[in-house]
Amino acid sequence: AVMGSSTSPEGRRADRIVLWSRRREIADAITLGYRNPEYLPDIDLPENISAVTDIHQAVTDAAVVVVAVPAQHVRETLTTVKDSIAEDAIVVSLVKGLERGTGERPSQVCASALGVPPERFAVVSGPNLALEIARGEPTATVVASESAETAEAIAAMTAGRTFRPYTNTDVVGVEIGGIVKNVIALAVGICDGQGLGDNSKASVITRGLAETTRLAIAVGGRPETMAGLAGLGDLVATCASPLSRNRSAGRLIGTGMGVDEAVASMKQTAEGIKSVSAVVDLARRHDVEMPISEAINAVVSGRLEVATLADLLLSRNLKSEGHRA
Ligand SMILES: NC(=O)C1=CN([C@@H]2O[C@H](COP(=O)(O)OP(=O)(O)OC[C@H]3O[C@@H](n4cnc5c(N)ncnc54)[C@H](O)[C@@H]3O)[C@@H](O)[C@H]2O)C=CC1
Ligand SMILES: O=C(CO)COP(=O)(O)O
Repeated sequence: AVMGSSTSPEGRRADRIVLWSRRREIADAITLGYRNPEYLPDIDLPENISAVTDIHQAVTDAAVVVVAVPAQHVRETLTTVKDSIAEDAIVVSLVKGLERGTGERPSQVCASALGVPPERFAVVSGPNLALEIARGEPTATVVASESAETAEAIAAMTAGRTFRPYTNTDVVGVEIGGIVKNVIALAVGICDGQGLGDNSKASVITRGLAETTRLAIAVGGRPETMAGLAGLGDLVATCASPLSRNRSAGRLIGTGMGVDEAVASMKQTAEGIKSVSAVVDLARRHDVEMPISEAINAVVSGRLEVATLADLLLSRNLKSEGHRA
């Protein structure tokens, strides 16, 4: 969804949240019954939430606009709505994918599609499986903005008994963590699908974090961000959780299902499948070695059999664990 949110008189919490839904029946169920029968059938939504099918109506007068559409559709979605967003609105991205063709991160797509300056942009990312949050299970997250003030405002607005945001100014690192962990979760899912055990999965997770960190540093992120919630935290949650679409898609592929069939069997987006080619393009442009992402890209594009994945990764030249190039 793209959602607009106006703030309360004291300016801290959202007093009204308006979701954009493309389907009328879902918008009505949310507004009239506080339920999303399609995605969160068992969750009572708060009564300050409503949904509309007109995206302009959702964002007009919103103090904060939250972008949560799949990465490949952010540009077209925001371009249509650009003129309805207030000049001083803060734009928040929850998107964990890289745009194919341009290689742009969601922050860059938001900047070019909306002309939003960095001080009015924030990204929220971390170990944040949507269903667990909706169930009120405790989690922490990262709110990153180049403006510490903007990050603090969004953190204050979203903090609650079960949701603990930490602020950060490393937008690049936070975005790269969220993007690449989906690719690594596909790899872990493939291991699972092939019946491999926890040593294999822990090795993929750890070396996955190493290649994520190399890419983050190369494009201007900070290594310590990768050890935090938006790096290691999200990677662990996604690779461990049966709720993860990326891990689930990997698992299907690992059991021999074709990639297209795996995608078709899921009603939600597995961003890793959509983004992996853009991730390896970006890495190559910056001379960053990302063997796991390269292998997953080869699987997704049909150039590599999943059964040969483990051999391929383990037969590479031996190197020191600290290797960064
Ligand atoms: N679901 C989760 O647990 C989390 C998801 N995210 C990220 O949030 C983003 C959205 O993810 P989800 O909501 O889970 O995915 P989703 O696949 O459910 O898509 C979100 C919404 O976008 C709509 N959509 C699909 N194609 C569209 C198009 N062409 N134009 C406009 N809208 C379109 C869908 O109808 C859906 O309502 C992704 O980048 C994901 O990585 C981040 C944190 C947690
Ligand atoms: O980003 C997520 C958890 O932080 C959701 O992961 P999936 O997209 O794999 O479901």
